Amino acid sequence: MRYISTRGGIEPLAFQDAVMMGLARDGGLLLPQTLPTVGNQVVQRWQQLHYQALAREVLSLFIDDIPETDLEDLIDRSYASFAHPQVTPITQQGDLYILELFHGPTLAFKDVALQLLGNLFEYVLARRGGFMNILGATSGDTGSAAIAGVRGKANINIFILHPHGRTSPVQALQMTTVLDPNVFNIAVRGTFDDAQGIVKAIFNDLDFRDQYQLGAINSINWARVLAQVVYYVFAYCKLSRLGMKSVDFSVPTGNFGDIFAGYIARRLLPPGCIHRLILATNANDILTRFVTSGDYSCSQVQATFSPSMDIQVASNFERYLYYFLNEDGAAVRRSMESFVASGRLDLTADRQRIGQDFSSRSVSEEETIATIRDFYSEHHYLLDPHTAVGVKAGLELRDPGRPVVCLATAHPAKFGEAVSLAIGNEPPLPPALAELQKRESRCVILDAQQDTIKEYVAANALH
Ligand SMILES: Cc1ncc(COP(=O)(O)O)c(C=O)c1O
Ligand SMILES: N[C@@H](CCOP(=O)(O)O)C(=O)O
Repeated sequence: MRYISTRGGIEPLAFQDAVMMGLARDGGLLLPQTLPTVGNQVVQRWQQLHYQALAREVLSLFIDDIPETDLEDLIDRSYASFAHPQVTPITQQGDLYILELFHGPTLAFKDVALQLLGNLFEYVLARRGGFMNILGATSGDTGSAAIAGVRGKANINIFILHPHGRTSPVQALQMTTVLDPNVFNIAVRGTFDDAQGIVKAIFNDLDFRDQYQLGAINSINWARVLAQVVYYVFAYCKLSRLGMKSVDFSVPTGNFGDIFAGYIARRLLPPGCIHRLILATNANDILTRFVTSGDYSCSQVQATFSPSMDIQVASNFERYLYYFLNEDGAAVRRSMESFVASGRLDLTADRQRIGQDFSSRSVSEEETIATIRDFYSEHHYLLDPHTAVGVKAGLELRDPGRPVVCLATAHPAKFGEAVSLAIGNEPPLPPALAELQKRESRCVILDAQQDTIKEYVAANALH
């Protein structure tokens, strides 16, 4: 399997090179040259597998430059840190299925990919030699999961930008209380979009990128998306084993990474297995406007109870656009350049095609809190506010008779304030979070300026 850029400007790459490159050097995003598909017989075999074994099968369809036994070892070590034996278990609550993705070390779905990515970086560096400086942006969860994936690893430094004061207090502490010498937290005076824009701009400075051997942990890195494909397939296999042959997934969405993994899973499995992807947004509804009207236009970002989804410019949208524009790299480049210039893409004429892949709903702040409250009183099951956005959209947009799997993307204890508003008290903190407030923390606060961030990275980078 080789990897190409959405903008058509690079020679095809092997998987390990794609992982190390992160953002394609022509400014696009990396994708497999062809998308693998499997038939019903394979699905029947996969229905019998536990998570790690299924991960091996799915990943091997996309990776051919890591020997099988090494891949197996990487996967086993990555998921040994999960608290649940099934890694991503499904529970049934009423007539919804909840896919719990928060049993990893930092209690959010990001651990599923970032435990693996940290081990992949270490694996490649051990074989090729050298060092890397990871540069990433987070609205809250990617940062702590990435730090947990690489803290203390040799020849890797990690620089994580988060929007100052805009994550939940627990999310900030999960990052800033990690004092390993290879970890650098930067709170930027700005929004997540500012931080993500700076990270991408720095990656596009190829001299700086090469000098410091920058590595990406955001979902611009294909390995992030790939690892997330596995849990869609896992969930589908579990439900289809119980006789459910066609299911929908409802996905709380910000950067379009998680739902794009669902899109790849949908194309991997036989037609109809994943019927539709329900794209759930909070008040930052650019993606809902895109799905419902074809209008992809930026507006001002708003702070919400689901802060990790307070995003306007969704990184992985470009990957979907690549398929939407019939894999025409030049057309993607033109569209993205026009989007950067005008803040808008007009796909209103193609609205119906978009509707074949996704349905979408934006969920208000009041609805988010009411969903946490109602779900708790009906099922005694506590949703975090991001999951609540997905559950509300799933309940509203489901088809009669078709099962809906809602992705539970974070543990509710990470967002105590929203939960407390909904049910009157904060959830008990799991052991991983209980001690955080007492710990020493370390973080610099910097302006959201590319040069300021570059200077800080250069002063602290491995070289
Ligand atoms: C808890 C939580 N839910 C949902 C999302 C949205 O996921 P994505 O950005 O992949 O769309 C995020 C952030 O990415 C998150 O941290
Ligand atoms: N919600 C994310 C934003 C970054 O998204 P990513 O999936 O591209 O890393 C976060 O928690 O940081």
